[in-house]
Amino acid sequence: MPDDLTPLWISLKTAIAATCFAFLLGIGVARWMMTYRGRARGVIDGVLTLPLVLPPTVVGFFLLLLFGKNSPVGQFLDQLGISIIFTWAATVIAATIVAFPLMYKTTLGAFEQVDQTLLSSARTLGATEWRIFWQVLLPLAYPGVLAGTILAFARALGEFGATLMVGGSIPGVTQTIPIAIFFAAEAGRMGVALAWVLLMVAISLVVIVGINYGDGGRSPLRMRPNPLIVRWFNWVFFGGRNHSGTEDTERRDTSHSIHPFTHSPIHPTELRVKITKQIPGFQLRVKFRTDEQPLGLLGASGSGKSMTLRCIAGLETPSTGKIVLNGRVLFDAEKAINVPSRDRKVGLVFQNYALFPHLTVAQNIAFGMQQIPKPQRVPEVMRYLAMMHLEGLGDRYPHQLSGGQQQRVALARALAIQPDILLLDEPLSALDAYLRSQVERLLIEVLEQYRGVTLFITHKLEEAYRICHSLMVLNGGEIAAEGTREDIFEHPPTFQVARVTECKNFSAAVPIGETHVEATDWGCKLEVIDPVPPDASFVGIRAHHILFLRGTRLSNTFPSWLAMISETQHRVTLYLKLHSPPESAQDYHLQAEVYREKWELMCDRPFPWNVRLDPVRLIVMTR
Ligand SMILES: Nc1ncnc2c1ncn2[C@@H]1O[C@H](COP(=O)(O)OP(=O)(O)OP(=O)(O)O)[C@@H](O)[C@H]1O
Repeated sequence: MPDDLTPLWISLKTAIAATCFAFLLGIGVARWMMTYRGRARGVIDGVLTLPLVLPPTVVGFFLLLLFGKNSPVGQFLDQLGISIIFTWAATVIAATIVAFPLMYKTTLGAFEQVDQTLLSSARTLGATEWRIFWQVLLPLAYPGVLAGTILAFARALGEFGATLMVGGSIPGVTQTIPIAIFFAAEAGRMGVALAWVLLMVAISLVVIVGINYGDGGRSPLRMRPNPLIVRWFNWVFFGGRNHSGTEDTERRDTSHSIHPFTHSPIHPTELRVKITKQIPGFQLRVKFRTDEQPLGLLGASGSGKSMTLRCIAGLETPSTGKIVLNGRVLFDAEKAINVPSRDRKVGLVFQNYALFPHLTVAQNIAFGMQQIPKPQRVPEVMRYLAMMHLEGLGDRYPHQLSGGQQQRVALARALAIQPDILLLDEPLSALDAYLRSQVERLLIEVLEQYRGVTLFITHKLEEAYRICHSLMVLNGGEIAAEGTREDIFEHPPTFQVARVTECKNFSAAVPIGETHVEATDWGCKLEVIDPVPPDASFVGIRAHHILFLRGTRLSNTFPSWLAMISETQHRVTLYLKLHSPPESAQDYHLQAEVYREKWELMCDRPFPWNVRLDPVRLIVMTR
């Protein structure tokens, strides 16, 4: 057995001190590196990680050069009466430097694993970066941070080479266990060396078991909430009051369940946007204004819908232009105005809900209620729970809710900041058909009461049609069409707009008269109702507008044969070939949609069937 136990004490206090320094430095630097995207990122990361791969003696040599008596730093410290080399401080510095990369790398990895949408969401809910760090980033990354801390501690405890070079082996001062093992073995005291080795193995085992039991590596999304953390967040959000939404449910006055949203009466409700945003491979260029009526944004994937919303929310900075909301300039490139997200009063609802997984439903809703005194937040949260029909779910965590409930919480949380504008980014798309129609009805109800601007992104025309009075179609980052929903639906100006608005039948077209075109893909001449523009290049018709007639007297009536059918519960899609029988199932010109009842009446009729492309229904488009 060793007769002197000071190496144990020195090792422990060195490792603890080094872990503390590595912890603070590692977290701080990782947070900075998380957002730093400069060119030097790779170099900086390499330098910060270097002590992990360098032999410890190399690190020790650099420290000797840095703190040695002949170095500028050493001479400066000498003048202050401070000596580093061969002191306990030197062992701590050496241990900190070798432990730091483990802390930094593990923490950076944990930070980068946190869903960026959650951080964006916190920004739009009015949180400062400091608050986001403490209340969102750190709690979500804590298993990784904890693992980094334990690894850093283990590395500091086992440090040998660098410590020996700058701290030496001074018994009772700088001699740590690894150094004691080396010198005991060198002196042939194998029993003493073995005792230290066993002690190191025991401590290391405790550390490894600590990682396994300390939630290291477990997802914070599904972990069992620690009661202390739950109480801490309740205190942070509510001053410790009950907010579950269970007891007050009975007493709730349902007549006030929808909040009468209001905003400043001085300015009319209006959003004016004229911006460009240039990113590699894509340019957004939009100019539009909208008011209290919900505006639906449609467009193919990658057309710039979300980018437009993110620019309005302040999560992206436009390259040029101006955004004015209710008379308040949110962004003006010329005047260098760029109101931070947290001050824009923007309620942003994401497709994936972006609920904070470590906070309860009530805490999620209260997250943006910073302007409300803590005691008043409880009744406010209750009101939003009731408004969204979420009574009794206040204490649940997001993963304990159905998709529809989660989306209602997301909506409640966005509304709870009393936003001047609601930005809904495909809020219903992750829900199944039943939940979607439930949430959609609730959304329509809420939007009828809401007095701010609403932008609603969706890929479903029918959804946009039910929720929004006006539509805007984006194509390749530019506005391809805007107007009332009826106008966009009935007169899509371009092929792209018609396609986005779910028109399925197109043919290349050549104008052949004031009200006639030749549909070259369909092999026929067509009469249309409106004057044909000279640059018309497509003609189209919606699938449910195709008519089946007994006679051929009316214009635009052609013989057709059935190539194949595709059935749903209520409707049947007929794939039709014009003028001659099809050669294969894929040989067709048109898709016509009919109700099942009609299909059952017509399916036995002999071919050819007479289809009519009603001039009133034909859409003539430019490219
Ligand atoms: N952070 C980013 N970095 C680089 N390119 C991006 C970034 N975000 C979006 N883009 C690009 O910008 C374009 C517009 O993206 P945006 O997300 O606005 O499309 P969208 O119309 O919302 O599509 P979807 O319907 O699929 O969500 C796309 O080409 C996309 O690849």
